[in-house]
Amino acid sequence: PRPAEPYLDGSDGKDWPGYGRSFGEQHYSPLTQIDGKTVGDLGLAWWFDLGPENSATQPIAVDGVLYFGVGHSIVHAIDAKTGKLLWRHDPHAAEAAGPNLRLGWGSRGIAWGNGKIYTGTQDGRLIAIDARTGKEVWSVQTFDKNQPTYISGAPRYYAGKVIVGFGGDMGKVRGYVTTYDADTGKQLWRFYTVPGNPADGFENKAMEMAAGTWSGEWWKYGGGGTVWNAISYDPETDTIFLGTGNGYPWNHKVRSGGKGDNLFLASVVAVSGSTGEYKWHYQQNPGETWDYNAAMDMALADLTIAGKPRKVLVTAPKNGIFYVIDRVTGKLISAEPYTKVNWASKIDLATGRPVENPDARYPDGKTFTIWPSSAGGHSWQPMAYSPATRLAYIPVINAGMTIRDEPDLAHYKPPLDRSSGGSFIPDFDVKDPKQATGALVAWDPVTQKKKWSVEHPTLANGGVMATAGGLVFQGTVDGSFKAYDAATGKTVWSFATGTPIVAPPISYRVGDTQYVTIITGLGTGLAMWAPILSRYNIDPRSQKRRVLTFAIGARAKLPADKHSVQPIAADPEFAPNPASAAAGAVIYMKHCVVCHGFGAVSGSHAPDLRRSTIPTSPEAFASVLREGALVSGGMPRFEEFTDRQREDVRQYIRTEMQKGRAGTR
Ligand SMILES: O=C(O)c1cc(C(=O)O)c2c(n1)C(=O)C(=O)c1cc(C(=O)O)[nH]c1-2
Repeated sequence: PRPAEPYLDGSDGKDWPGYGRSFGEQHYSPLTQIDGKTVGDLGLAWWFDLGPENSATQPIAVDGVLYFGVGHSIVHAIDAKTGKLLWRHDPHAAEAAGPNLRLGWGSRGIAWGNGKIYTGTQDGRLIAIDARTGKEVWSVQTFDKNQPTYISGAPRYYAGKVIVGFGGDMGKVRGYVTTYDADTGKQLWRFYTVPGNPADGFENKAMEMAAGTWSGEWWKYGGGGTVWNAISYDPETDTIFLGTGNGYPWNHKVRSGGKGDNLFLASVVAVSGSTGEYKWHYQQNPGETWDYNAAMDMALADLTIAGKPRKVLVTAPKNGIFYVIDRVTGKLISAEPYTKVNWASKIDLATGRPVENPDARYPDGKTFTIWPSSAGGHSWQPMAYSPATRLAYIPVINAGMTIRDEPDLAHYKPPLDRSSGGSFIPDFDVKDPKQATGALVAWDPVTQKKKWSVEHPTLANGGVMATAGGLVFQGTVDGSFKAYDAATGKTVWSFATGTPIVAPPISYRVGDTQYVTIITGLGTGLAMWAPILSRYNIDPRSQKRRVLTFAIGARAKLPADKHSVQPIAADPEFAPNPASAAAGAVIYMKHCVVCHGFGAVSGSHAPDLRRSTIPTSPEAFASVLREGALVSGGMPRFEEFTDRQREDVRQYIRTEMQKGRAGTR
């Protein structure tokens, strides 16, 4: 028989063995040692220094050991009591990813099950590692490496199986999830989220049904619908819930001739955990066209609504609406905006469909200033749901964006970059933090109303954890890790990390002690917002990325860090060449901006190129772009650039450097 699974919601909270802790993905700890009375005495127990790699990731904890994957899935095991490194497993995923290294930033989380750690990789492997020794047990390739995809999300373990999706809404991709036997890695089932070419036959009845909602030759473009982040599981009914991605190409007119709902894009899809057979779906954005994916975490909760006990699934996806769905039938119970929404006036509860603003679909090719932006009213940073307060705690992004979705397919080629599928302009001054804000919003799923909220100085903040101690924990980009009273939102504890936070915290017990752990450091898609974040210590090289662990009565002190941001590099040989810089700017906006930032002002993920000497030397620049000198650190090769193109990009960066030195930017 299998050992007891600490995943089950009924467990005592000793472990945090999966991304959302329990199968229901509540990001909730049942532990109570740290509560409103004791939290004032919460202090740092130990810290562990990380390198410069992506640290926007959540740890897990089982039997006194903390596990996490940073960078491109470099998994660490650490003694949770002492902070001592036990083992480290590097799958060399950046090197293995080839051109797919251009697409993503690394892992956001891992899974534990029956003595093994499971991690996905940039190159599409799902790897099982012995949790005790750090040795690889099995490894499977989950997608064709010629496909422009990558794994960033946490795999989920359930019932002796492990399920994984992948990301990649920027290219010709058909989304699916695959389930494997957790012991052997043998594939058990695969569920596609969008239909393929009908001429090839359908995999199942659900795909045949879905194909009726598409038009034209969508399969030539892939369709999209990647499951890049959210998966929940209900053991009671053996149901897996998938949060599906947006369409590819973004533009519904290009993808499907402007016709049809395009199932199962932007949907919650319920399938059997044993067989992957379709059960039901609820689509949030029929005919999705704004990168509004439904991939934000889905918490399972038991609520009393209108006097009746209901088993629900709650989710706050990108589109700004908080959905309460009956998780047995898939029927929508209620849906209300949790942030500013202008693409729809409401969700019609009788049909479950949004009443759309017609201007939102780019009539006659017109641009539209849409709220929320394609970054979402809420992104991957998980919300928490507390069964004690019956509130959801959402890390909200308040920002809009002007989008003109390109009507021609040419715009979508080549797909192999993390460039946007549509062209967009932020609906705010990227230097004015007041125009794009973040908040921690406590939301009542029964009344569909805000209970309380805490405003944050910028849009980028951390994932959330709630605890049975009546607390809500969240980190912010200004480098504070705070606990709030779960009922009122009052700040009850704060710790200055000195380093921004986007990852969600966890809590667990070793012996008699309750611990809280958070990983600090920016990462992922936030680089684009660097200009508004630049007041905070975001320079990727001087950020002190760390694992921080707290306990009651602990008194460790972080070293006084010197945030010595490198000056903008000297470039004595620079000579202006506006034509070359303009050509380089076009290439930069297509291939570089998402990691290195608007105007070459970077934060969070990749180095600020203005502060690097590499662009000042043609040889050094070529060694990185053409030869791939920095691949292991996550910088992809751009071997297809001609010498001219490489020089143009270099000229653009050097022009931005010059502006920086002259203080005009
Ligand atoms: O549709 C997809 O496949 C996909 C994947 C990812 C990802 O895996 O990073 C993101 C998105 N979409 C996305 O829409 C998005 O806003 C986003 C933000 C981030 C991030 O790491 O900050 N990833 C992703």
